[in-house]
Amino acid sequence: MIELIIRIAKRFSSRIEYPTSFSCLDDERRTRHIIGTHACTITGALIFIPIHLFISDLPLGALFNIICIALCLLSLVDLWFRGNLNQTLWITVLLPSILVVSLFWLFQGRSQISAFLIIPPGFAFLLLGRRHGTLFGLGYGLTIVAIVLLHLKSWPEFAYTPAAMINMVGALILALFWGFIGERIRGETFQTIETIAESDVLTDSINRRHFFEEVQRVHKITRYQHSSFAMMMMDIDSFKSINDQYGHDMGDKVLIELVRMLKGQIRSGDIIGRLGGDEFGLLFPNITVQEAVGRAKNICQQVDSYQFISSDGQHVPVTISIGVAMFLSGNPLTAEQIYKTADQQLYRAKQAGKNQVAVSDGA
Ligand SMILES: Nc1nc2c(ncn2[C@@H]2O[C@H](COP(=O)(O)OP(=O)(O)OP(=O)(O)O)[C@@H](O)[C@H]2O)c(=O)[nH]1
Repeated sequence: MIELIIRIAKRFSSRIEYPTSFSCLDDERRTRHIIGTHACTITGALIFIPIHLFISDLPLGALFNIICIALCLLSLVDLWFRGNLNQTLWITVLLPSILVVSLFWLFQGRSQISAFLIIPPGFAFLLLGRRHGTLFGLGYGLTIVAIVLLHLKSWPEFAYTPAAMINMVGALILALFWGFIGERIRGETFQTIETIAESDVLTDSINRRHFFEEVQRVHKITRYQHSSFAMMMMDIDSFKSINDQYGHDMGDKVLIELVRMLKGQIRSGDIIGRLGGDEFGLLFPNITVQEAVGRAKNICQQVDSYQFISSDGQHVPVTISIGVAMFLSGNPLTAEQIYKTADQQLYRAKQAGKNQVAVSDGA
């Protein structure tokens, strides 16, 4: 039955895949949100069972809450065993909708049960996205209009009973809850997209754009704290010949392993970014000139002695050159000038024969 409902709903909705905030999250987070949603729905239903029984005097309402709990549990069991997230999403939207509409059909406006009608479209837009949510909303809205038209003459008048007030407040709390969850999902999605936009896919370090944002940030903080920082530009020597001799895949492997090695050496707060090709930027906040030069030389030696092994077991010799620029307390240099200085020093290191460190005179 559930399968049939899902199939019908999918057929009537668009075939075009439309990304939503929710669909942009990874499966683990989506699963967490679905479980959280069901847990909250079950809690709400549990709270409303005694309300319907003892305050509203609507035993049928209590029964619907019990059915709602059972369906939520069924949906979670289904997710657990089959792991089909998309199907669970549709179930999460369709089952409460059927439940709420049935209640509305049975009670019409009694005890302001209709206040709960606002919940399913919230589910739909959040979990299914704008396109599917709109289509769902249209079908849902038409069903409600049809029910109202059918009962128009016998529609009960608004009664200010405690049950009506509780139902309205309950629906309002649920709507607020959905707003909160929706905002959280949007926030998480934004964070995910931001991480993707800021990282280098191959080496998993930050990319050029984000590295320069970090340079600006560190520069600003260092000036404020009257401290110092080092910026280094690092480039693999004759990387083209590594690619030519051992293949592009080996070149990629060198880039990946180099970053992994560097990440193992840097302190927390130090930053490494891939600026493009075989060029990397390193930022070392709160560091003296001697320390910076020592670390740059150390990195050069480490790379030189590291065993990069090709797929056929050959040792691939890799060396790097580093240009160092310092920002010292009271220094008038801008972030751009520091970057430029580090770049000039890198050029100097290359010109001087590669596999070495060059430091700016002002450092
Ligand atoms: N394998 C691999 N190669 C890349 C990637 N990006 C750029 N390259 C190659 O990196 C090489 C960079 O070479 P160059 O910057 O010209 O200089 P080089 O050979 O390193 O020589 P020097 O910088 O003078 O030491 C080029 O051959 C690019 O094709 C990548 O993501 N993977």
